[in-house]
Amino acid sequence: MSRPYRLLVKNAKQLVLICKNSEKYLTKDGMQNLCVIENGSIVIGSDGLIKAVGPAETIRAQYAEALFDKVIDAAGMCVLPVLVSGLVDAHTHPVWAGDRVHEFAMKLAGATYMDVHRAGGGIHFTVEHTQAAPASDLLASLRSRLVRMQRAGTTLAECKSGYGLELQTELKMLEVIEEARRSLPINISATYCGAHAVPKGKTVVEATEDILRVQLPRLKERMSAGTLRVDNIDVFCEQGVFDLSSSRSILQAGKQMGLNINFHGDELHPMNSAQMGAELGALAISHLEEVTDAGIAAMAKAKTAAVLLPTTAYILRLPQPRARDMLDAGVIVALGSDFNPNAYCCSMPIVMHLACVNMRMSMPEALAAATINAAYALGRSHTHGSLEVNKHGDLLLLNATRWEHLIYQLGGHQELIRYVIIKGDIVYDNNKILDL
Ligand SMILES: N=CN[C@@H](CCC(=O)O)C(=O)O
Ligand SMILES: [Zn+2]
Repeated sequence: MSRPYRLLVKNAKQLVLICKNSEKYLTKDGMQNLCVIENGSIVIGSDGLIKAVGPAETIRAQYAEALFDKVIDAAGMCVLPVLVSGLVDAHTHPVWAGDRVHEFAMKLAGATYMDVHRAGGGIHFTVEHTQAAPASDLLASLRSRLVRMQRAGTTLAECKSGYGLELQTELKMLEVIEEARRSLPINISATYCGAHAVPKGKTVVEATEDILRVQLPRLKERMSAGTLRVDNIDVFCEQGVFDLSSSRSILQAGKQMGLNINFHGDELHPMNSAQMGAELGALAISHLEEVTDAGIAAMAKAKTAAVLLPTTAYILRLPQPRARDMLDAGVIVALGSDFNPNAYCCSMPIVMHLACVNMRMSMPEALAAATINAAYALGRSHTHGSLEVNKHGDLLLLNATRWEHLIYQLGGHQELIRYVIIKGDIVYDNNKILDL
């Protein structure tokens, strides 16, 4: 006898699929018209993949004889709930020791991000603490941060290294990410970000040489041996950090190793990072507060996703990324929390809210940016980012009659999210806090 299906969720008031024609990403018009089924059901197989999704009546007729490990009947709940595709966080720095709450106070008092960085704080402060921390401590804090993201609806998160800046600590961080990937249900896309800052006492040229001659070759060995899985390569391309030419050589070397180019660009100064990334075939560029019109046009043409980070612009009081101009130009706009010791936010619902209010995105645009387009930025939109047959059964069940409440209720996700489901397993039940 065939194995039962893992999960049936039936009679949801709304089922927010995002898209339904295997789109790899959505741009302006597509983002405005998300695929939503009124009164829908979804079936997830024993392999964790979606087997069927559609109107409740159709699914009922097709699966009348089927067996399920678990059935959630939305009709039996006091508020008829909504099902939404799991959220994707396209940019996080979740592995570190030592918080920077003292720097938050300095910034509130007027110091800029680069003032703190040049004075030896910022990334350098976190590097010192992360280098000294045992891997077990880093793993414990990473686990609790990922669980926190998961409770806020994130089912796939990008996770960067970048607080080592030398081989041993960068490897330690990537190993911790690998262990989290193996032991937690949340999906992870791992990013090597050894060029996150120029280590104290080194020049940019020396730091670049170390990455090209020491760090990347060792990483390649570990990836070939199957002991580390790394998906993306990142650089902080910024005035006073990695300039355009060193960024280019590091990103190119990563690409030759099979990594997706996905880097920090045009954040504090216009660096022409967008043009350079588009030319290199970057899958994504993050920040872009200072992107130029030419950079926007180049990204649209190259299908390089713009990962916008509303928390950073908000906390650092930067100019808002030009989301509307990017959308109008046909850029694939995605969102990320940028969780890091500077921007301590694990919640994609809050990120979407900020994107709507501060960057003037509509709610459907923000949800598309936090699902299918964020998955595209990570090279995962064939398996994640929408509720379509054969994709992962990653979804949220909301105690709300319309999906827009997830964005509208600022900071309300804790009460709104009833279940987080990954590959058909309930990994978070708001009524029965599971110890993950
Ligand atoms: N801008 C560079 N990197 C991070 C900040 C990292 C940190 O300050 O620790 C960012 O994306 O915002
Ligand atoms: Zn970042």
